[in-house]
Amino acid sequence: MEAESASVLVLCGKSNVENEFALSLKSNNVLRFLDSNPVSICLHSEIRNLHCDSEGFQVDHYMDVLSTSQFGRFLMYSPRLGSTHDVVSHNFGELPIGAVCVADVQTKGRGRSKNVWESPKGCLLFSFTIQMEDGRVVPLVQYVVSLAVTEAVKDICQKKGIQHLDVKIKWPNDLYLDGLKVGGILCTSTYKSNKFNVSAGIGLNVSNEKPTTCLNATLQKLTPVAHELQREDIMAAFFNKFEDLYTVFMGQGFQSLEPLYYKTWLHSGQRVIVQDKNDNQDQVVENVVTIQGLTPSGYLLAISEDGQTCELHPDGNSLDFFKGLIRRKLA
Ligand SMILES: O=C(O)CCCC[C@@H]1SC[C@@H]2NC(=O)N[C@@H]21
Repeated sequence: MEAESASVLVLCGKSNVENEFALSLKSNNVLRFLDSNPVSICLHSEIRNLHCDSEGFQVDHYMDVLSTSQFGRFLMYSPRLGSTHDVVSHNFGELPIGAVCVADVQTKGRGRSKNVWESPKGCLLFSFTIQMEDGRVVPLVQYVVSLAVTEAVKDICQKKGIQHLDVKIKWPNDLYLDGLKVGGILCTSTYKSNKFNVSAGIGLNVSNEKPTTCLNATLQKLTPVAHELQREDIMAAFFNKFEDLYTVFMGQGFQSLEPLYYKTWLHSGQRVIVQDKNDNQDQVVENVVTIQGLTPSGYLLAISEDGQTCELHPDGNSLDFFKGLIRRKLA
């Protein structure tokens, strides 16, 4: 078996505050990794002048575009890593809130429901930390993350003056373009010292046409002049948007974001089949309901043909959330 070389993790901050933190994290050597190969840590300032891979993530460019006050300011970058999600979730307590880990390639990319996330070159692969106190809104933060991705892509297209790429949200956490999945969000959380530690991971096919399609392939078909979106611009625009949307979400609730969310998702007015038990509870019958929006707990709100509102839950068995939906009647 061919031995793989050690991974490198480069630490970098937007300002002196985060760069001093990077130095202490390196000196204290407290980061833990699940990777089978050793991970060696260095500071971006130590390698800045060395020959760098022009295809690797451009840390300086990312920091230049980033304009947040908390999210994305402390960065860990690796050309090749098991999973950015593992780095963030296993080291949550050692990292500042908003810390991000980004990789060019992942060898153990994680998707939802224990799926694998294919993570070739060209895919934007990152995870970051959020901390929340109110458990009732934790299930909704994943929707704020999805919205920040779609808004970031819109914003970049607008700034470049090019045709808007219409990335849509397929509930709960998929990003679709031209009818194909181009991205996904994975949010996991743990509870410690009265706080919810949320790790949010984003995979977005920027220039990798496999396994489905990517943003740049669609852009090439839409625009006469060649334009390419860069991962660094998208990640910085993501955090710039996320910070604003998250402030609204925490201050005013998800309702304030609903008009934008419903404009961006694929489901308003969608008719879906739900499986109900008959009156004797011994047979499953299928009924049609129409999706109206989200319930306060983040499930689908639907209305049946007899006007009854209900909350739709996935049955947990199907990969496609819209198959095997189970409904809970709402008063
Ligand atoms: O659609 C899904 O199933 C969610 C996919 C999330 C993938 C991202 S890629 C960056 C981060 N690291 C991982 O291992 N997974 C998430």
